[in-house]
Amino acid sequence: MDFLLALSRPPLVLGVDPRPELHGPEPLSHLRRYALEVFEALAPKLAAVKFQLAFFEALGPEGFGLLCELASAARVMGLPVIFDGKRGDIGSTAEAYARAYLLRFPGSALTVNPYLGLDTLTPFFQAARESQGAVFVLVKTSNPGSGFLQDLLVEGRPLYLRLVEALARKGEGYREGEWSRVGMVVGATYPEVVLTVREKAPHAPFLLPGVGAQGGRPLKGPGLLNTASRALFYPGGRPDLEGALQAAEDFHRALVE
Ligand SMILES: O=C(O)c1cc(=O)[nH]c(=O)n1[C@@H]1O[C@H](COP(=O)(O)O)[C@@H](O)[C@H]1O
Repeated sequence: MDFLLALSRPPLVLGVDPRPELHGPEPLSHLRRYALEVFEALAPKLAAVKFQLAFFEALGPEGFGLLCELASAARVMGLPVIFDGKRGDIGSTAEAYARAYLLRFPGSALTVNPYLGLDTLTPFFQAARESQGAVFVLVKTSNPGSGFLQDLLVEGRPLYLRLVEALARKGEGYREGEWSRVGMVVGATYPEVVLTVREKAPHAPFLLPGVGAQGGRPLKGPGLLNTASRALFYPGGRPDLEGALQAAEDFHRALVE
C-alpha cells in the first residue's frame, strides 16, 4: 500500500495512545480486542491510524509486540499506518530509525524531529521514497510552549517558517502526483499557522494533532489530516466503542459534509 492513498480517504486520523489502567485486570488482551473493534467500526471514516510509540514502549516488550500486531491488522483492513515516534538523530542513527519504521513496515509514515538539521532527515526521506511511505516533520507543535523555540524570529521570520521553506524545497524532489512524501506536522491548536504554512508548502500533506482533547477544532482543506487520540479512542475518558463511532461521525460531518 502506498501511504499517499491516505490523502484520498476521509481526512480523519485515529490516534492510538493506549492507557493500560483503563483496560481492566488483563489490560493487554482487552486493549487488543478493543483496538481491533475500533479499527473495524471506524475504518470507512478514517484516513489512517497513528500509533504513539511511547505509549506502546511503556507497556514493555509485550507492548512492542502488540504495536506490530495492531499495525499489521490496520493494514489488513486497508488503513495506512503512521508511527508517531518523533525520531531524530545524526545520519547513521537516523538510518536505523528509518529502517525500523519505514522499511520494515513499507508504505507507512513516521513523525520526525528536524531540529538536529536537515541532513539528518535525508535517510528518512530516502526510505520513504523507497518504501512508498511518508515522513511527517514537526514544524509547529500543538503544545502551549511550542513558541519558545519554534516562533523565535530568525532574519525577521519565525524559525518554523524558515524550516517550512527549506522543507518545501527539499520536498519537491519527493513529490508524486499532487502530494509530496515530505509531510509536515502543524498543531490544530494554531489554525492561523496552518494557513501560513500551507501558502509556503502547497504539496505537503499536513498532520494536524491537537484536535479534541487539546482544544483544537477540525480544519478542512486539501491535504489536511486531522488527528485525534483521546477524543476518538477514549471518548468520555474510557474505552467506549459506541462513543468512538459517534465521535468519528461528528468529526466526519465537520470535515466532509
Ligand atoms: O506528532 C504528533 O502526532 C503530535 C504533534 C504535536 O504537535 N502535538 C501532539 O499532540 N502530537 C501527538 O498527537 C497526539 C495527541 O493526543 P490527543 O491530545 O489525545 O488527541 C499525541 O499522541 C501526541 O504525541
